[in-house]
Amino acid sequence: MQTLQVDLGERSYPIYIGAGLLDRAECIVPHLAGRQVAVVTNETVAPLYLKRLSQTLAGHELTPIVLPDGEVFKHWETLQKVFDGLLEARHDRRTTLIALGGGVVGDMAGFAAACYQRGVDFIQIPTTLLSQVDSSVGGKTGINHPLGKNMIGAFYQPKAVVIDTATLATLPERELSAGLAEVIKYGLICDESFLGWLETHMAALRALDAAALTEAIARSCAAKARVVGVDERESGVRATLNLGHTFGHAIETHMGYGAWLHGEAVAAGSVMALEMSRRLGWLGEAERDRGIRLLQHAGLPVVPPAQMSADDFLGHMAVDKKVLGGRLRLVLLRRLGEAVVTGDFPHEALQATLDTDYRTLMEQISH
Ligand SMILES: NC(=O)c1ccc[n+]([C@@H]2O[C@H](COP(=O)([O-])OP(=O)(O)OC[C@H]3O[C@@H](n4cnc5c(N)ncnc54)[C@H](O)[C@@H]3O)[C@@H](O)[C@H]2O)c1
Ligand SMILES: O=C(O)C(=O)C[C@@H](O)[C@H](O)[C@H](O)COP(=O)(O)O
Ligand SMILES: [Zn+2]
Repeated sequence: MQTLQVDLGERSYPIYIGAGLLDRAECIVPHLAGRQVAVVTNETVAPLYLKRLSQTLAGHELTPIVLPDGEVFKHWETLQKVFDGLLEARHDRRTTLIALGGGVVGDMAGFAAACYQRGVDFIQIPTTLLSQVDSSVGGKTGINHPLGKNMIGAFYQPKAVVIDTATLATLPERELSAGLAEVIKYGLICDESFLGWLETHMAALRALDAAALTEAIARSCAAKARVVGVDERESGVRATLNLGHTFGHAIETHMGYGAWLHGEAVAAGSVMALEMSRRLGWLGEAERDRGIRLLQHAGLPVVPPAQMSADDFLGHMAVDKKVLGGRLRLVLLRRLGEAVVTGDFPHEALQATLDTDYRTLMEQISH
């Protein structure tokens, strides 16, 4: 088992990474506030892993709260089911919520923990690659609004993140690829050497090679912990973790939550950010294409949805959380491995990025 740390003063917490941690009481029990525990999970993950977690927590008063599965359920009514479950089982302020599942469960359980009786403890046990490398760390919690992704939420840190890498054995291939989009993101924004490592280990990662997955998860969590440790509430550098997300969130919202997986939308959005960075003269064609090829090798979509016009994108992007005083800010790449957050670009560069024929671009790249 490896242990990393998110350093946030009195809100610091460990990230445990290893195979079989669901069975390791010593990673979970010391972080419980009391005897009451509510496990928030969903109808897909519960049959796979809830029994094992319950055995690990034997002796505790445990309430399972099983939510419907899917991004389309990341909203108020599902959150209400969490509060119903907590109140019906008389959970008090010393209860601990455990999020057992992917990023949807983690974001909602974390937000519920931030709100229930004005705040109770919570622990993240992420079971998708995406949630193990990104969403379980850093304390962004919340739900979607029909007009915008993650628009209602809170910064609320967990007490611990327990990553059982063995849970990835049951993850569908499409979901594994979605997680790789966020892994590649760290290479693009802050670690060019990680990009090189990913290029040589992509096949191993997709074949679920345990050593490769553990290294990718640990490097990703370390990168995220570093950024969150210096900018918990996204007043600066944390926004670089949003590479590809302004375009990607527009895709998710426009297409209907769940039609494109979050990681898939981030992949296509990252291609758009790579292209815009090239248009601004910050990346050369070869660097742009290197990023695109890596996303392709991860099994991700690299062409935005054909039915979305430039105006569709602009409409959704206008409500992005990085908009300040009506000015859109984007995460772009100065070079591979170095991101900037900037609103200082000519509108024509954005317009041309949105007007680009990505299908034709991919044909050119593959020849
Ligand atoms: N808070 C953050 O910092 C942050 C960061 C990135 C993404 N997110 C959010 O995370 C969400 C995406 O998370 P996700 O990609 O984990 O999607 P998800 O939570 O929808 O999980 C993907 C699918 O895999 C299933 N699943 C989970 N674990 C499994 C396992 N071990 N075996 C088999 N099936 C399993 C789920 O039931 C679901 O059907 C989005 O809502 C996104 O906005 C949040
Ligand atoms: O932790 C962060 O900060 C991120 O931006 C990580 C993203 O991968 C994640 O999708 C996050 O939920 C996006 O946040 P938002 O504030 O743009 O909704
Ligand atoms: Zn994301």
